[in-house]
Amino acid sequence: MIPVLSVRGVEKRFGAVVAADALSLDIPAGQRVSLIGANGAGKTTFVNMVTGYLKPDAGSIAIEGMDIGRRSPRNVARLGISRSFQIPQLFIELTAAENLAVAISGVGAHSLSFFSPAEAHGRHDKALELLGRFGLTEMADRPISELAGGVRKLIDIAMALVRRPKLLLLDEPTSGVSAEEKFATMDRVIHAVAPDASTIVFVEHDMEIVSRYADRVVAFYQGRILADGDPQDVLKDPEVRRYVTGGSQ
Ligand SMILES: Nc1ncnc2c1ncn2[C@@H]1O[C@H](COP(=O)(O)OP(=O)(O)OP(=O)(O)O)[C@@H](O)[C@H]1O
Repeated sequence: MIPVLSVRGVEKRFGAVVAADALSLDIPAGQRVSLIGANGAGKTTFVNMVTGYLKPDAGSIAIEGMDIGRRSPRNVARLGISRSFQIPQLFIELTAAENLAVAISGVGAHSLSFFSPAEAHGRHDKALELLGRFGLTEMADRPISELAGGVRKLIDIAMALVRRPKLLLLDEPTSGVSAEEKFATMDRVIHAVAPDASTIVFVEHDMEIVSRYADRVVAFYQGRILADGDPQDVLKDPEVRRYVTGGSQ
C-alpha cells in the first residue's frame, strides 16, 4: 500500500535555526498520529510544509505517491490534504453556516451571490449537516465574532472536512479548552471527522490527549525526529522525557 503521506529528507532553515533536519516518515491510511515536541521543536514548520504554506529547502513530500513539490496551499488542498489552524482562519463577520458555505463552494465570500438559489440551498444543507456533527446546529446563524474560541476552533475543523481529505492535519485541536472539557471536545472532534477523514495528524502538547487518542506518536526536538512509534513506548523514552515531556509521563 502506498502511504498517504511520504516525507523524505526534508530540510528547512530560518537563518541559523534548523527547523527541519533530514525529516523522513511515512503515514499509512487510517492512522491517527500525534506530533509532540517543546515550543520551537519544528511541529508547525512540518505541518506548514506538508500543506504547502512553506517550501522545504530540500527533500520531498508526497501524498499517495504524488509529489506536492512547490504547489500552493490551495493546490495541496485539492490533492487531498486539509488542515485546521492554531488560530482559526474564519470570516469573522459571516455566520458559522456562511463560513462553511464559502468553503463548500470553494470560492471567496464575495462570489457567493453568483450562485443560484438551488445551489445556495444545497450548500446551506451541507453546512448544517457538518455543524450538526460537531453539536453546533444552534450556532449556525450566529456571526463568528459572537462565538467563543473553542467553538471557532470546531468550525475551523469542520471547514477542513469539506473536501473529504485524504490527510487531515489538526494544529492543537484542544488548546484553549479547559481541563474538564478537553476529553469531551476531543471525543466530539474524533467522532465528527470520522465520516470524512480517517488519516489524521494532530499537533498536541497535552500528553493525556496524546496517549488517549493517538495510534502513533512522533516526537520532535530541534527540527529532528527524536522518537517515532507506539504512544506508550515513545512517552516512556528517556530522551523524550528529557527533551519533550519534561518527565511528566
Ligand atoms: N517564519 C519563520 N521565520 C523564522 N523562524 C521561524 C519561522 N517559523 C518558525 N521559525 C523557527 O523555527 C523553529 C521551529 O518553529 P515551529 O513553529 O515549527 O515550532 P513548533 O514545534 O511548532 O513550536 P510551538 O509548539 O511553539 O508551536 C523555531 O526556532 C522558530 O522560531
